Order: sequence, then C-alpha cells, then structure tokens
Amino acid sequence: MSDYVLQARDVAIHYGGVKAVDGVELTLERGQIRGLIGPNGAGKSTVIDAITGRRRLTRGQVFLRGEDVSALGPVQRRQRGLSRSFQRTSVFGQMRVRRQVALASHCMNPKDSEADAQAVLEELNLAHRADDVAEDLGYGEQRRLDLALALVGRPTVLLLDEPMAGLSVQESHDLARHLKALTSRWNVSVLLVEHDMDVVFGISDAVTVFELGRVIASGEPAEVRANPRVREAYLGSAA
Ligand SMILES: Nc1ncnc2c1ncn2[C@@H]1O[C@H](COP(=O)(O)OP(=O)(O)OP(=O)(O)O)[C@@H](O)[C@H]1O
Repeated sequence: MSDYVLQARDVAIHYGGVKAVDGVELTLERGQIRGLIGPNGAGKSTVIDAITGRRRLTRGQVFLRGEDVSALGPVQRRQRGLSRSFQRTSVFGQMRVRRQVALASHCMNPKDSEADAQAVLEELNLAHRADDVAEDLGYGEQRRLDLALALVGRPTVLLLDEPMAGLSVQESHDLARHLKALTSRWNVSVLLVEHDMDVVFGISDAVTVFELGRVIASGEPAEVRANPRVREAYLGSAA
C-alpha cells in the first residue's frame, strides 16, 4: 500500500480522436501542494475532472488513500474526502455566508455542521462576514467563500482549478498564504492548477508540467524550473 493520499495511474481521457489526456501519472503526499502547469489546452482541467469523477476515464485508475475510486461518481469521491473548487466562483449570491457554508457542511456531516462551518469561516478569515449575503462580499472574499465550500467536512485532498483567476496581486498573495497554512493546520493535500507562476513556484512542494495531454516534467519546483524542455515548451524567457 502506498503512502500517497492521491494517485493517478496511466490516466487517459479521449474525446473521439482527441487525446485530451493520455498516460498521466500523478501522486500527492499528505500535506503536499502539487502545482499543475502547462499551456492552454494542455489537459490540466481534464485531469482534475478525471480525478473527481466528472469525466469517465478512457483508461487508467485513480486511488484515494490507497482505495481504487475509479468506478465511483463525484459525490461518492467527495464523501471519501476528495473535494474541488471550480474556475468560476460557485457561491449563491442572495444567501448569507454562514448559511451556505453550514448547508454545504450539512451534506457532509449533518451532526456537526454549525461547528464545522464556523471553523472553516475562521480559518479563511470570513467569520466577520458570516451574516452578510455573499453578493455583498468583495471578489477576493467570494473566492475564499468558494474555498470554504470546498473545505467543509475536512477533505483529505483539495483540487483547485485556477483559484487566483481575477484576483489582484495582494488578494492572490493572501489566498496563497491561506492555502499554505491549510496544508499544515488541516493536513489537507492540494492539487493546484494555476497560471500565476509566482504563486505556483512560491507555494508548491512539487510541480507537474503538461503539454498536449501528457506530463513532460515533474519534480521539485527548482528542478522543474531548470528543466530545458519546460523552459522551451512553456516558461520561455520568463523562467
Ligand atoms: N468536451 C470536450 N470535447 C472535446 N475536446 C475537449 C473537451 N474538453 C476538452 N477538450 C480538449 O481537451 C484538451 C485539454 O483541455 P483542458 O481544458 O483540459 O486544458 P487545460 O490545460 O485545462 O487548458 P486551460 O489552461 O485553457 O484551462 C483541449 O485540446 C480541449 O480542446
């Protein structure tokens, strides 16, 4: 049995003749942040969809804490501790912040949803906005609320698809700090798809690079940044 909280083995998703993802190997250790980077259309979101069960695998397997979850749907995987947030914020504008976090928590853990919601709101510095309706929050706070909804029920693994999109430099910095703190305080492991290279290389313990649906490099951030193929394919002169 492996020590990985998450493992993707030889994962492929094909749309007819389009090999959106092919032969992908990916691991995540407890408390680790792994950044997934690559050009537009490289297959990052498709890999996230494959892991959450939103897309059916053409080939391969997904393991969560050693259990093969490949045949399970998204809700069953969420119940087992695999959570995600989306590229677009998924909050309900008219509902109060505490209410929607508690409702999300109730689906995971009906006995203790109020306490769970309060802990999540405090962790993400949203407790002072708990009685406001979501649409009155600033954009950065709304993204944190989106993260809060993904964090209820204390997931083991968090999959984040471009959580920094649309945020200011300061808001990105704050969210990155929250993410880093979460991994140690809540023992959450994070798979992070993100185009902001400063964030990815700043907070990731490991980075995987995609190109045309395949992994072209994987390792510690400094090692990946120095990889000639990565520099040529993606980072260019900015590396
Ligand atoms: N439903 C679909 N049907 C056919 N092709 C698809 C479908 N969804 C994605 N693709 C193709 O799969 C490939 C991978 O797309 P994907 O969205 O996973 O890339 P990405 O790396 O997440 O890109 P971005 O950074 O722009 O979000 C692309 O060539 C895309 O056109």
